[in-house]
Amino acid sequence: MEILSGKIVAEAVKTQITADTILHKNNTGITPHLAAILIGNDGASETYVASKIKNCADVGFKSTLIRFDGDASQAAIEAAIVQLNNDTAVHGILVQLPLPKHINEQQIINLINPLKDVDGFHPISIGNMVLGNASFIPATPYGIMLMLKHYGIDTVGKHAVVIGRSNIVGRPMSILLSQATNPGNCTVTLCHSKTQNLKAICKEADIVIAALGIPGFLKADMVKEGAIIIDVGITRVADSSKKTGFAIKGDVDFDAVAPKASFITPVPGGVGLMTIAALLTNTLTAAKLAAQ
Ligand SMILES: NC(=O)C1=CN([C@@H]2O[C@H](COP(=O)(O)OP(=O)(O)OC[C@H]3O[C@@H](n4cnc5c(N)ncnc54)[C@H](OP(=O)(O)O)[C@@H]3O)[C@@H](O)[C@H]2O)C=CC1
Ligand SMILES: Nc1nc(=O)c2c([nH]1)NC[C@@H]1CN(c3ccc(C(=O)N[C@@H](CCC(=O)O)C(=O)O)cc3)C=[N+]21
Repeated sequence: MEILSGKIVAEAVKTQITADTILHKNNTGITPHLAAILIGNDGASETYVASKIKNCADVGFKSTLIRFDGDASQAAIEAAIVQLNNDTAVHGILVQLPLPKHINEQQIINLINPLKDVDGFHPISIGNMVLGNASFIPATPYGIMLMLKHYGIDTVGKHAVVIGRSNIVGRPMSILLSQATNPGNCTVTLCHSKTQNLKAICKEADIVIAALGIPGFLKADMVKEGAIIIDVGITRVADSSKKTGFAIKGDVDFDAVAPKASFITPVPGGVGLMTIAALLTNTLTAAKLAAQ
């Protein structure tokens, strides 16, 4: 069993981005700049956005955090997006999800200039991704692809089972793995809460991507010997032994599944760090587009 380390791969990606950013600055005078919009004060979202901002600084990007109270209006958030769309010094715009219930999420995403859509959530980005055109790829599935590539994992012809069909993780993951790319060329099964015989389907998988948000869901008796296990889940679980009062748990029962796996990602230290590395990659791409 080999651990797929998000720490190692994200560091490698960040080292490359840092070098490319220096070149880009020298050649164009442009410093990549990510603007993040955070609405409300959900603890986990605060942590992720803080980490994104810190990672921007690590690689030499500028970043701006725009905060709104949890009761902010749709119009106020939309006005902020229009302003960022028009600001030529901003290359990437990210609206941290989930949004409060009274906000129409798709309407917000639709407003982002597709050339600045570093989350890859705009319908134009998703359409281009599905067609295999150049586009911004959603950061979590993109990060997983970067990780598979870094470790040289052969995915050709493999049966990949993706658990979870959300627009930000499961569905784009299933599309990327099905494409005629490397990594890719998988036979993909996309599962969700209505899937029948999930255990039997998972047992057939050469690659399992667990992205459902139920800690410890994937048990040892659900996986084939030698399978590749990618754990996307991030759930805060109360744990009085931790300073913070909680532990971060993945969707995989790691201790039981790891001995059967050929490769497995840990949580924390796996996919989450790759998500941020992929976001930085997309932001540099956006800055390069702006210089054209
Ligand atoms: N590491 C990272 O960078 C990231 C981690 N995450 C984490 O990944 C997890 C998933 O996130 P996200 O995709 O946004 O979650 P969503 O809640 O949007 O989607 C969950 C999906 O899992 C499916 N599902 C729920 N229960 C079951 C079940 N018992 N069996 C099979 N499928 C089930 C749902 O099915 P249905 O469609 O039928 O409801 C849905 O498609 C969360 O823990 C989240 O925190 C998310 C983004 C980034
Ligand atoms: N518009 C938008 N874009 C996103 O990309 C987005 C989002 N909204 N909403 C929420 C999810 C979640 N997400 C994570 C990012 C980093 C870690 C991460 O850094 N995890 C570390 C640390 C975990 C911790 O200690 O909390 C790890 O796994 O090691 C996790 C999860 C991005 N998301």
